[in-house]
Order: sequence, then structure tokens, then C-alpha cells
Amino acid sequence: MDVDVIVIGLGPGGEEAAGSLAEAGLAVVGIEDRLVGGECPYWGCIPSKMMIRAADLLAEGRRIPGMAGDAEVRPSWAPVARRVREATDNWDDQVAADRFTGKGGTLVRGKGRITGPNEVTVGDQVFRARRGIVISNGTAPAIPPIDGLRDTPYWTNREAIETTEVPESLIVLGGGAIGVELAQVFSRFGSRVTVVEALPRLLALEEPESSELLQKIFENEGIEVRTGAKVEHVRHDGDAFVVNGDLRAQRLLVATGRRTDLKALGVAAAGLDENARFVDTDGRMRAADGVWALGDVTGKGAFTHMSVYQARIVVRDILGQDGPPADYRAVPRVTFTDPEIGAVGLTEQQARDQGMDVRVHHTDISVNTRGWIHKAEGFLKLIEHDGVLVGATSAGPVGGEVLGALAVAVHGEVPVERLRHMIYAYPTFHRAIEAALL
Ligand SMILES: Cc1cc2nc3c(=O)[nH]c(=O)nc-3n(C[C@H](O)[C@H](O)[C@H](O)COP(=O)(O)OP(=O)(O)OC[C@H]3O[C@@H](n4cnc5c(N)ncnc54)[C@H](O)[C@@H]3O)c2cc1C
Ligand SMILES: NC(=O)c1ccc[n+]([C@@H]2O[C@H](COP(=O)([O-])OP(=O)(O)OC[C@H]3O[C@@H](n4cnc5c(N)ncnc54)[C@H](O)[C@@H]3O)[C@@H](O)[C@H]2O)c1
Repeated sequence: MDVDVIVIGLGPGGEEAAGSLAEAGLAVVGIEDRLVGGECPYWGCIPSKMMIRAADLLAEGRRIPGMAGDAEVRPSWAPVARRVREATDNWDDQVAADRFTGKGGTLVRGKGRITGPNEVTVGDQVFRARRGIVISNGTAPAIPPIDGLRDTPYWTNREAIETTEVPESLIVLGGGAIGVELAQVFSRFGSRVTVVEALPRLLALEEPESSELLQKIFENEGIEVRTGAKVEHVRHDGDAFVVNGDLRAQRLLVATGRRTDLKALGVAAAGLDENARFVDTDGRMRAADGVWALGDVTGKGAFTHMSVYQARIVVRDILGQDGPPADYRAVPRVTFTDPEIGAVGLTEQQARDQGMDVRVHHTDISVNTRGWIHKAEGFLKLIEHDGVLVGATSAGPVGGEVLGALAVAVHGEVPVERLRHMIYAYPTFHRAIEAALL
């Protein structure tokens, strides 16, 4: 079958690109191996944030004594599991599939493999693309080569999201975004949680102050944190997981990052390096002649907003429309723990590593009026170079929302002098930006 464009993988970005190109009148085949919509709506962002919303409600209820009276909080996972099933249509993608075909796209279910320049094969069907191929096949959980691990019934994010029960105890392997978000959820629902992280700190890619804050909060909430920990072996004795012979728990969640498999996708047939970890792209998201890539597989930040941002650039380029090239100076990210850890652009260390002459502004949320009213913990850390912010971290109860203003500042290269003289509503959390700059 000959078409204009073949999109391999219909996650958030692939669906956006395939749908928009079909709406623009091109003949588009979208190939999806599992569920149209990808990881985010079924095993990622949306259900995990539903779980987090529920866990945060419990925490808020537990804050009532001393501030608003008495409360007895009795958690129940049943409404959480029910909401997750409603949100995912019980892991059925008919609505999303209809959305795509309703735009004029052709949905092909199965595993796509690039078998030649402009050619993709799914089972015994061969598709040829007149304009090109879009690679948007995302990532899968990476399982570290730990002795014994593969023989155990460990969880990845998929089983954790699908669970109908809160484990009595849980070991979380990996203190990155998935690990810390889900560790706090299950702990707040009563699980005894231990986070085991190989690096010296949680959220190792973020500011050290973010890691310190989260570790302190976790320990106060009764979550055990083991950093700099090397896991030598894992076994399951029929009842429980045993890590390194001493740490035991009913469940083990592996959240140690993601992997791609470019060889299995057949990228060499399109002239790409099949041994690379990610697909390298230019500012127009082109990977080779007639090949575009977007989303997690490009390695520019595994976020839904990144995937959709890149998809829009792909669409413009394929349709021959003008627009700015991909710009990664102001990538925002929010880890939805409580407090939320929001960040944009460079960390202090990254800026210094790039040779920037850095000025750091810092303030504590506890001295911000709203923060003091809320008895909240958190901080703002702003990284200035050459009179503009090149990075910022906003940690606090609504750290991800406060981040919005900082993302505009970094993206728009707003002079710090202008930020210092703007009016910040009182008493808001975002007014801490003024305090940090003064
Ligand atoms: C627990 C969890 C929580 C998260 N929370 C957030 C969050 O709060 N905010 C945020 O921005 N991001 C979050 N993410 C990350 C986000 O889910 C991903 O960045 C996003 O889904 C990536 O989109 P994508 O377009 O690259 O592809 P994916 O969503 O990975 O989808 C790729 C699709 O391609 C399909 N596919 C793969 N290979 C083939 C093939 N050969 N043929 C056909 N189809 C194929 C797959 O089945 C899949 O459906 C979270 C992730 C997880 C796991
Ligand atoms: N709120 C969000 O935006 C959000 C939420 C969840 C996930 N995500 C995205 O999903 C991606 C995957 O998340 P993730 O948490 O799996 O990956 P990650 O790369 O963020 O963190 C993985 C962690 O596991 C550690 N690790 C690796 N091997 C280990 C081992 N053998 N023992 C102990 N620790 C080990 C790493 O040092 C790292 O800290 C992230 O890149 C993130 O961008 C985003």
C-alpha cells in the first residue's frame, strides 16, 4: 500500500503527528502495537496523577489536626483503582482509535518494522511512504541485569498502575521520577516502602537541594531511602522479594529508567545507527532523508509535553510550513511528589559545566507568606547568566504551577531586572520569585 506518511507508534506525539497530517489531507498510516495514545494515558501520566491526587488528599486530611480540628483518615484503594479503570476505559483504546480514523487516518494494529528506505512492514503487509516515515515508538521499562531479578514477578510501572491492592510492603528500585512518585503514593496508602537508588541521591538529574528536600520529606513520612545502594541479587521466596539477602517486601517495583530497541525497529534500513540509544534529530526533527523522529525515542526528555512539542515541528516540516526549530533551552519538568519539584532549563551545575558565569538566587517557601500560612516546605532556586534566567527550580505545594512563570522567563529570556520590578500578587506562592530576586 502506498501512502504519504507512515507513523510508527501512536503515543501522545505519534497520535498528534498522524492525526494532524491526516487532517491536513495527507494519506497517513498510523501503526500501533498496543494502545492508541501510548504510555501516558494508560500506564503513565494520567493514571499515576490520579493515584497521586488521591494520596495527596489523604495527606491533606492528616494535616487537619492542629489547623482545622480532628480528622480520622482511613485510606481505601478501591475508588482509586476504579477511577484508573474509568480513565483508561479498562485499557481499551477504542475512543482514541476512532479519534484518529475520524481525522481520516488509517490505523494498522501490529508491530511495525522498517524494511527499506520509505518502507515499513507489519506482519505480511508492506507500506511505502511517498513523503516519509515518522519514528515515534517511545520506550519500554529498562530492567537492570541484576542477578535473579528476571526470574521474579517484579512490577514495572504497568503492573503498579493496574494494581487493585496496596501491597503491605514495597521495594522501589530507582529513585527517579516514576520511583519517587509511586513510592509516596503507596506509602500514603499504608504500604511500608523502601526506595533503593544506585546514585548518591534521589532525582539525581535535578538540583541537589531538590534531592535533599525529598529525602527529608520521605523519611518524615516513614519511607526508607537507601541511596548509593548497589543491588547484587534479587530473589522471590514464594511470599516475598528479598533484595541483597536482607531487604524483604511483598512487592518490588522496578523503576530504573527506560530503554529503546532501534535494532528491532530496523532503523538501519532507513540509514540510521541501530546501535544508538536514541534517534538523533536536527532542529526540524529530521533523522535522515525522509525520516523524522519524535518523543521519548529522541532522548530529549521523556515527557508527554516534549513528544507533542516535537510532533508539531514534524507536522510543520512535512507540510512545508515555516516555524522555529526545536529549542531545548527551556524544557519544563515536574515531579508530582508532595511537595512538587518543578524545574526548567539548566541546573546550577549544568550551567557551570557549560562555562556560564552563574549567579544563584534562592529563597525558602517557609518564609514566603503563603508558604508560612500553609506550613509548607520548599524553595525556589533561580540560575542567572548574563542578566537572564537560564534555569530554575520551584519546589513546593504547587511547585509545578509556580514553574509556569519561571518557564516563561527562561523561554522568553526576560531580563532579571524586569522580573525584579514586576508586581507579584500577595500572598501567593509565586511571589517567592520576587523574594528570591531581591
Ligand atoms: C508512570 C509514568 C508516569 C509518567 N508521568 C508523566 C507526567 O506526569 N508528565 C509527563 O510529561 N510525562 C510523564 N511520563 C512520560 C510519558 O508517558 C512519556 O514521555 C510519553 O508517553 C512518551 O510519548 P511517546 O510519544 O514518545 O511514546 P509512548 O507513549 O511511549 O508511545 C509509543 C507507542 O508506540 C508503540 N510502539 C512501539 N514500538 C512499536 C512498533 N514497532 N510498531 C508499532 N507500535 C509501536 C507502543 O506500543 C506505544 O503505544 C510518565 C511515564 C510513566 C511510565
Ligand atoms: N512527572 C513526570 O513528568 C514523570 C513521571 C514519571 C516518569 N517520567 C518520565 O519517565 C522516564 C522514566 O522514569 P524512571 O523513573 O524509570 O527513570 P529515571 O531515569 O528518571 O530514573 C531511574 C533511576 O533509577 C536509578 N537506577 C538505575 N539502575 C539502578 C539499579 N540497578 N539500582 C538502583 N537504582 C538504579 C537511576 O540512577 C535513576 O535515578 C523519566 O525519564 C521521566 O522523564 C516523567
